[in-house]
Amino acid sequence: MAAALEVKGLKKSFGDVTVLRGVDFTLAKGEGAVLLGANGCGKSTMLRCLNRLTSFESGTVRVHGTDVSTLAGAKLKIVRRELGYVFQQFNLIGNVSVFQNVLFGALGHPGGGLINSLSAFAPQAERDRAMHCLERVGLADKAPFRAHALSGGQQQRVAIARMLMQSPTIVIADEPIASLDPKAGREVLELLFRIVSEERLTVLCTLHQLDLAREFGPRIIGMKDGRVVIDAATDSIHISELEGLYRADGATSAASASRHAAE
Ligand SMILES: Nc1ncnc2c1ncn2[C@@H]1O[C@H](COP(=O)(O)OP(=O)(O)OP(=O)(O)O)[C@@H](O)[C@H]1O
Repeated sequence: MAAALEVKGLKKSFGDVTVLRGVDFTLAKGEGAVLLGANGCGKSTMLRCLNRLTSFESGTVRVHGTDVSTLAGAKLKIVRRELGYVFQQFNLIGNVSVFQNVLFGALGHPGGGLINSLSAFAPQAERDRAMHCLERVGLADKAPFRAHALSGGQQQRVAIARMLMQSPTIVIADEPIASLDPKAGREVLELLFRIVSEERLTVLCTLHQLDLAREFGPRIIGMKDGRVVIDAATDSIHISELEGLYRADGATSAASASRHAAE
């Protein structure tokens, strides 16, 4: 069976600045990993390459076996549906209802164009699905509220509900708790990892907190200077190896360099 996500030799530059220098990793269906790395090492750029939000120069990204690098139009749209993103900034529309924000998650669905994603016109089945997604994140009672009336933690939960509305098979969470206080952040992570586990989704989640990464990620992928330098089961990685990701000395620790979960 094809991996959910397979990234090989991914390279990306912005002008003269090379950001990704050959990123390699694979995630099996239903597998979860936390992605770590210092500011600017290329995590967000890499995550945006996965569904071609950002183009890349060379390498391959396969989503359930389909190489996204050459796709365009309807075929790219189909693959994009498989990847549900959650960002640090919740990207909700603040002055419309929570319910409407979740319905917008169906925009990329077959038959889910703009009109069918508006609460006044959406088919009952889609409306029911949106309420179900809100129930999954414990916010059904907030459906009629404007999104900006909610706390940061609640807004991120709405963003998770919107992502679920898309029915993705792979969840990409890019620093989903970076804007939240520690308590709200932990609650959001617990919710996110519980849902991906219950729905048997594949998840790749960037974090900056090593303790949370070790607690939530069964596997850790560590990037440094545009490459994957750690890729192993969390239990097998010493904290000093993770700390090495954030040292500017170029050292990741000899023990961790190029370790791979599959080895
Ligand atoms: N659109 C862009 N144009 C030019 N340079 C960019 C662009 N996007 C990212 N970069 C540069 O690419 C590098 C990697 O950025 P990226 O956001 O991928 O890092 P990151 O590991 O996600 O960092 P952080 O942890 O701070 O989010 C940085 O030097 C950044 O300035």
